[in-house]
Amino acid sequence: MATVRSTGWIDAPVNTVGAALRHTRTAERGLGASRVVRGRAAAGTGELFVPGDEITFRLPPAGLSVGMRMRLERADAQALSSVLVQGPLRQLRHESMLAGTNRRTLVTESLEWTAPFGAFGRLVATAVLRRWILGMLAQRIGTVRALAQEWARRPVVVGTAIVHRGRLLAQQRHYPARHAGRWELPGGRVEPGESEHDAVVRECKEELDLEVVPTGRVGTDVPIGGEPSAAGVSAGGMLLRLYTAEPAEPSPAPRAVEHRALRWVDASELARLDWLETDRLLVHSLRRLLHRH
Ligand SMILES: Nc1nc2c([nH]c(=O)n2[C@H]2C[C@H](O)[C@@H](COP(=O)(O)OP(=O)(O)OP(=O)(O)O)O2)c(=O)[nH]1
Repeated sequence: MATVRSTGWIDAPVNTVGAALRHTRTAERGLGASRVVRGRAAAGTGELFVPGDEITFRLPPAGLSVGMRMRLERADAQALSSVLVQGPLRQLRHESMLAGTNRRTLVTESLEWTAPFGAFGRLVATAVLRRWILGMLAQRIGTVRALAQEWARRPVVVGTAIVHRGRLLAQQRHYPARHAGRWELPGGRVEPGESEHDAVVRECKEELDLEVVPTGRVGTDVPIGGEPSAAGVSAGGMLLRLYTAEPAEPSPAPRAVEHRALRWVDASELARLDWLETDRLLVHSLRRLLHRH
């Protein structure tokens, strides 16, 4: 098996870098001039990839234009990975591993493949592919850096994944008109000078009349809105960041203070709710969270 690895530091939190790795622009820029076609696993999931999505592209090195199809297996704040489902290699796996802090993130990109036709095939594949892959990975890290560093400057909206007895608390909006009837997680904008933890606690009190204790984070961040600028990088907008939290009381009784309805949902019901588009991108991470409880 052949491996090519490339690393880079990015001045943005690990959850934000995870979001940038999922952006369709990252795949498209990384693959350079080759035509990229997306197959979406879920409707309404916008510009971030979700597990199950497929990318079809052509390998561009001179004299070797072959079609490849990769399927995304994982997309969270620790790793993004995809595997070959169709193409001329016996096996191909792409992984982006993330490690870091609230400020800086180390991205380690790796591609592992097994070529057909024994030693000869290995030699040809390595000679042709290695240089192209290194260039592709460097481009990819550059795109991720530009997106993540811009998103890291955005105002944060916290969302809260409150889990109790294996179920997640979702709430249905009744305003504004374009969001009415759709489901989201408790939360809202972090106020100036407020910590994200404090915002989680305040919003849950305001919206649900419920005391919660934040316990960690889940999923990647998700950009909300933002206009594309001349440089092709979006500007403005906000960043949704999910926290996990537990009710402070053993028998929580949340009330829909500002919302139309509340519902405790289990893992099998998650995908069926009509989530806001940003939240739909986090359903796979919320499902994993529920399976862990
Ligand atoms: N609270 C919350 N907002 C979300 C989620 N997903 C999502 O796209 N958003 C968007 C909707 C809004 O544009 C923005 C947050 O606004 P908001 O109305 O909930 O909170 P806010 O504190 O800014 O406003 P408000 O409570 O004073 O009305 O983030 C989510 O899961 N929870």
